[in-house]
Parts: sequence; C-alpha cells; structure tokens
Amino acid sequence: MSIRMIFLLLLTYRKQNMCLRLRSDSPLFNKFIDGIIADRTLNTQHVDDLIERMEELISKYSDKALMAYNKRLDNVTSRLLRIKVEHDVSGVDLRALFEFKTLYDRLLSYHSRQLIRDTFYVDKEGVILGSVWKPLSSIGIYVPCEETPNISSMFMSAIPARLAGIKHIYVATPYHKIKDKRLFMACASICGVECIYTFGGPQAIIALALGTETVKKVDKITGPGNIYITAAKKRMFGRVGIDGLAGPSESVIIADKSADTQQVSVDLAAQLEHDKSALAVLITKTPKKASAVRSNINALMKLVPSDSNIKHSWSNYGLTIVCKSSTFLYNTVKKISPEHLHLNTSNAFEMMKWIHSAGSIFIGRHSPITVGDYAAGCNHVLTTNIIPRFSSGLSVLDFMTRKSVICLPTLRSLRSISTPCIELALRENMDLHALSIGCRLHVTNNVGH
Ligand SMILES: NC(=O)c1ccc[n+]([C@@H]2O[C@H](COP(=O)([O-])OP(=O)(O)OC[C@H]3O[C@@H](n4cnc5c(N)ncnc54)[C@H](O)[C@@H]3O)[C@@H](O)[C@H]2O)c1
Ligand SMILES: [Zn+2]
Repeated sequence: MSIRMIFLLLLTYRKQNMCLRLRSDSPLFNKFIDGIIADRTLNTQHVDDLIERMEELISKYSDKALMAYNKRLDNVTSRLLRIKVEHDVSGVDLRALFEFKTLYDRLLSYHSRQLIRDTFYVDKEGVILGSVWKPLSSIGIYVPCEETPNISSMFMSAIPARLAGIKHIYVATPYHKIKDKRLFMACASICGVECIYTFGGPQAIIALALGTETVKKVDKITGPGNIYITAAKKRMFGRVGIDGLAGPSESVIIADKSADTQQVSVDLAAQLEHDKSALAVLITKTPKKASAVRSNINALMKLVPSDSNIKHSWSNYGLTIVCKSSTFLYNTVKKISPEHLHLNTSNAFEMMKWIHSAGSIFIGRHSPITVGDYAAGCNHVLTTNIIPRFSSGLSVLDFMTRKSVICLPTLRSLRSISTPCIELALRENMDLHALSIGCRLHVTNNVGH
C-alpha cells in the first residue's frame, strides 16, 4: 500500500473523530507509523513559504513589517514592541509567585549539575591541551502561548542560561494573551530577563535572528513553539544559534497490566491539550487495556468543545498500539523516538535499559509526564519529530560554547609532534602548512627549548 493510501486511510479515521488503533502484527503496521510521522513532518510547504516571505519583508521593512504581521496573525495593533522588565511585586499573586520560585529552585538544582569545568592536561610530549567553556553573550527566549503564555517555558530557558553566565536575556511572547501581566513581569524579573518583546509567532523568531529597529539581534534563540515557530527556527539556523526543533508535543505511554487505566487515559488525554497536532500514543501488550483507554478518552471527547486542541489531536494523532512482544514494543518506541516517554509498568527501570531514543523518560506510575512539564526540575524544552534519536533537550551547555586550547610551550614539544604534522600536510598537498612547522624546527634562538 502506498503512503498516499495510508494518508487516505488516516483521513477516514479523522473524519470519524476516532483515534487510530494498530496491532504490531498487522502487515501495514510499519507503513502506518511511517505515515503518521511523515504527516507531522513533511506537510509543511505552505508554512515554509510563509516564513520565507516573512523573512524577506522583515529584512526590508523592519519594525513596520513586524507590526503588519502582528496585526495579520494576532490581530494586535499596538505599536509598543518592547517593554523593559522592572522588579515590582506589588499587586502580584504571591501564592503563584511562590510556586514559580519553587520551579526556579528545582530547575537551578537540576541544571547546576550540568555545569562543566574547564579542563587542561599536559601530555607526554609536553603539549598542553584544554577545553574552556564560555557563555554566549545574548539569547532570545521564545515563550509560547497556548491559552496564555507558558511562564514555565521562560524559566526552562532562563535558568540554565543564567547558570551558564549569559548577561543579556530577552523574551518574546504574544504579550496580549497574558492574563496576569504583573505575575509574568515578576517572573521575568526573577529570571533575569532584560526586556520583553510584546509579540510572538514566527515573526518574533525572525526579528530576534536578524535584528530590527527595536529588536536586538541575539546569539541564540531557545524555547518551544508550534509548527510556525519551529519552521522559522529551522530557517534562521546558521544566522543565529538554535537550541533545537522543539515543535508540537509528543507523548508515548507504555502501560502494562499493573497500570491504572483511568490514570493512563487522563495522562494520554492531558498531553493532547498542547496543540492540535500533539501526538499521544499508548503502547501495551494487553488489548483490553488499549480498548479501555480508547473508550475512556472517546467518552471524554463528548464533553470537550468541538474546536478544542484535544479533539483535533485525538483524531489526528491519537494512537493505541498493541504489541505482541517486547522486541516489537522497543522497536516501535525507536521508530517514534518521542519527546516524552512514560513507562507506566512494574519493571520500568529494567525497561529503561532498552530505550535509546526519547527526550525525557518518566519512570513508574507516580511520575506522569505533567510533572516534567512543570516542576520536576528537568527541562521541558525537548526536541520532537524523531530528533530525540540524535539530539537532547535543552541544558546549560546549550548556552555556552567550548573552545579548544592548544599550547606547545617549548620547541621540544613542537619537535615531538612535527613529523606527523608535516607528513600529513604534504600528503594533502598543503606545502605551506608543512613549511609553517618546518621553518620553526631549525631556529636556534627561540625562547624556550
Ligand atoms: N517540544 C517542547 O519542548 C514543547 C514544550 C512546550 C510547548 N510545546 C509546544 O508549543 C506549542 C505552543 O503552541 P501555540 O500555538 O499555543 O503557541 P505559539 O506561541 O507557539 O504560537 C502562537 C503564534 O503562532 C502564530 N500563528 C498561529 N497561526 C498562524 C498561521 N496560520 N500562520 C502564521 N503564524 C501563525 C501566531 O503569531 C500566534 O501568536 C505547542 O505546539 C506545544 O506542543 C512544545
Ligand atoms: Zn504536557
């Protein structure tokens, strides 16, 4: 069956507002999984075209183009594009602020363990080699706005950035959507943010990458977002650093007989709240578990508004898979390589040994993915779309660069490695490279032998 036929079949399920169900022994199993992955990753030509045009206009018309896009995409007419962050907690909901402070402390504790010391060593030829780590000078944090901006995402980028030693931290977010602006401002101040750009969307990513009259060009952009944000980050990569492509959320839950069906159903449905293209997959060896979870979520769907994220994502990218063996189960996880993986099984730690491709792994029934979204302490900015197979989520090291340091302190140390250098240079037809070493070897008045 062709990939086109698979898409048509997927469409039929979607029209019926049903999630897809698969069995690993079905002959079409691999094609269906590939079809779903392709559907989430490839179907973006119109988005790429929009981003290309946006880049052209922002480069040409700067703030004017930004304002035009703010009006067109978000219906925002304000000319105020930047607000300086002041430390002011008057009128702030202190209970909420206290909970954000807890998030701050937990993130600080987790990420401080990622800091790496500079290293130096002297080898037996007397060559001094080292690695030194330096912070970037400025970053732009994109804070996405599901219903209202995800303040937690600001902390997820700002805390490791501050630990790395970054001096200038800017935030861009659809400010008009913020319900509690005082709380947002107080949190921005706790995070050490210098100023807030009051607009989001892909235009914010392009502005931070290129700079405009109002927006300062930054070294790197971090933070998650929807497909438009992710496409803009992808396009800007190279002109600006990008943390990774952290697009619409993905969750896989593996449940065995010991898992509580109600909890699994709620956990799976919860992760559909993020986006209309959120992916939520249940993998189990127990067919009864799969059908019970499906009917729980189908019942829930009758209660939610027809245009809600949950309703769309359940019929677009909701999936239950019954695997007949552990080998199939691990292969399926590898194929999907999800952002989040919850092992809701009695042997979760044992299973973890076999998992190589997931952004965050949640172990056991009391560790739902939601704790990772908020206050567990790990970073929730994680790559998606099979990227977890070869790349990790945000960490302190994303805000630093490593420099190699090379010092040959004496002529003797240069002599000791000169032969392979000259030999290799000559073999690569780089005569002057060979000469740059050769001309030093016979000089007798060098300082330091
Ligand atoms: N992978 C991760 O680490 C992670 C973590 C948290 C959230 N997320 C994801 O972040 C995303 C948040 O999405 P969101 O949409 O609520 O907020 P968002 O801030 O990512 O995007 C909203 C903006 O997108 C722009 N936009 C909307 N429709 C557009 C269109 N048709 N053309 C051009 N621009 C358009 C608008 O400017 C709007 O303000 C979700 O996909 C969620 O899953 C991912
Ligand atoms: Zn979530």
